[in-house]
Amino acid sequence: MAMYQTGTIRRYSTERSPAADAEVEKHEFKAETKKLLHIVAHSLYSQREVFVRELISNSSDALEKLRHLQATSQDVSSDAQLEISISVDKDAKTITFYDSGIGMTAEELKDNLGTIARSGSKAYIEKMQDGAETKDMANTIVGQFGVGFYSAFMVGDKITVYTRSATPGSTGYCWESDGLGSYTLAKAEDVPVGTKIVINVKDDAKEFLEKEKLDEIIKKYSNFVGFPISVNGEKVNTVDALWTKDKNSITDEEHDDFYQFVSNAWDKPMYNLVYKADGPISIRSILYAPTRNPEAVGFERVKPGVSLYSRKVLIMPNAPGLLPEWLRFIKGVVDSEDLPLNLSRELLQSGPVILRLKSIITSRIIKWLQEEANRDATKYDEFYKTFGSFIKEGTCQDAVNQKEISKLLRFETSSKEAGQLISLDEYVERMPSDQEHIYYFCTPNRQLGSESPYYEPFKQHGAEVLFLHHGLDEFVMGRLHEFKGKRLMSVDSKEANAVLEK
Ligand SMILES: Nc1nc(Cl)c2cnn(Cc3ccc(Br)cc3F)c2n1
Repeated sequence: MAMYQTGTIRRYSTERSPAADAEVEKHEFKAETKKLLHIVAHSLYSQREVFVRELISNSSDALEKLRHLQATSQDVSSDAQLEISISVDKDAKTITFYDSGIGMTAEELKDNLGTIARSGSKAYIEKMQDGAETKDMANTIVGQFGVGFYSAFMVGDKITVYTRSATPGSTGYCWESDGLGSYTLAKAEDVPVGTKIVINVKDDAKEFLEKEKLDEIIKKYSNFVGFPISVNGEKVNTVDALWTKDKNSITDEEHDDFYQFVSNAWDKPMYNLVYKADGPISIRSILYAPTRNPEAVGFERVKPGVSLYSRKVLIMPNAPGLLPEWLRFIKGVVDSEDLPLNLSRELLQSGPVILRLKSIITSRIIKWLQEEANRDATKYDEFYKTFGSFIKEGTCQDAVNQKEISKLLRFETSSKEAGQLISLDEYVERMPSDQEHIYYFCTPNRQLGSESPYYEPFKQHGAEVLFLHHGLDEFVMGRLHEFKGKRLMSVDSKEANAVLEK
């Protein structure tokens, strides 16, 4: 059989039904494409479910393109409802994805496949060929070169695509392949504008013929896609991507519902931050400080509470490395279109985009908490009583942000009632101008502290002393060392008395 290196087309009539006497073209995949198909169809095997995310993302992009054309009143021949409808036929063992999006022309059908081989994935393929093939590289290929479609060959042994472009006067096409070496392409009648992908499911992928399984995968990865997704006629994606809405239009109830959805928690958020930035990196985010701290009641360490999305599609639930450890109690969503859809775990921890994102969002969270503390000190004290241990952890661990984090610390003090807290700013504000140090005393409780001989001379002197009662406090003061140029000094240190006698 002649190998069609240049993609020339052999035309032959088919024995199929007379209606199909339209010419069926048989195409060989280019060599690179074949290799790539093999890699994608086998390397992502452990995460086979992502084929649902990939096909839905393609559909969402296609719908977005059509919506844009319609919005700019360009000449398109479709006013159908913009939707993604998935149907499962257990008897026929098929899963069908239909979207009323912009659809494909014959050139695009061929190009979109050919692009893969041309668009620089060659380097990946060569690297992979010599066994360097890793899940992450396959992940990178799937997302980056638009070959998400190919991931369908992980679960299908034959895929048929019916598509018609929204460009007026376009004809419908039928593309079919087993994903191994070649595909056929023929004109097709009665194809609505958009794309329909029929997957003949492999015997070892029967689990995906269960509606419940598909619903679960869609809720996990594609719950916030901006178009209705239905499975067997039932709408599955129910929650709006709240972070894309104008912050002033979001009600408290919407925040409460969204918080509970994304954090899988039952309490209400104490604080919320809707933060958008278009600077070096595009950021659309909603962050929440909970009311309850699950770590306080001895449950295991909480997972990082913020999930990472790219254009409303989940790429990393509870993204490790997105925020520093001490902010693991913060819940919410960060969406950045500058992130490739296929972020792998390694890329997440060390990629430059992620490090930049982490730095921007961490500083913004610290500023947000400082603002909340200034807005309502009583409410902040309540927050601090629940989450103060995280702020102390941050003061010890996060050297870059330590100065700003330390403004969030709160302490009991000799000049206020038990239980009343002050900030270091407040202490420094009312310090006598000739006092060089901030005095503190680590003592199991206030009673013991105020009766201690260590505290006595300071009491006589009328110097304010911070009372610290937690094991971590000693360490925090050691790591902080000074605040606004004033050294932190423990009253039971030897130099403390020397200072006082002066
Ligand atoms: N749903 C949808 N809609 C549109 Cl407009 C496009 C454009 N490319 N793709 C990916 C793709 C590429 C080649 C083949 Br064959 C099938 C396929 F799904 C799309 N998918």
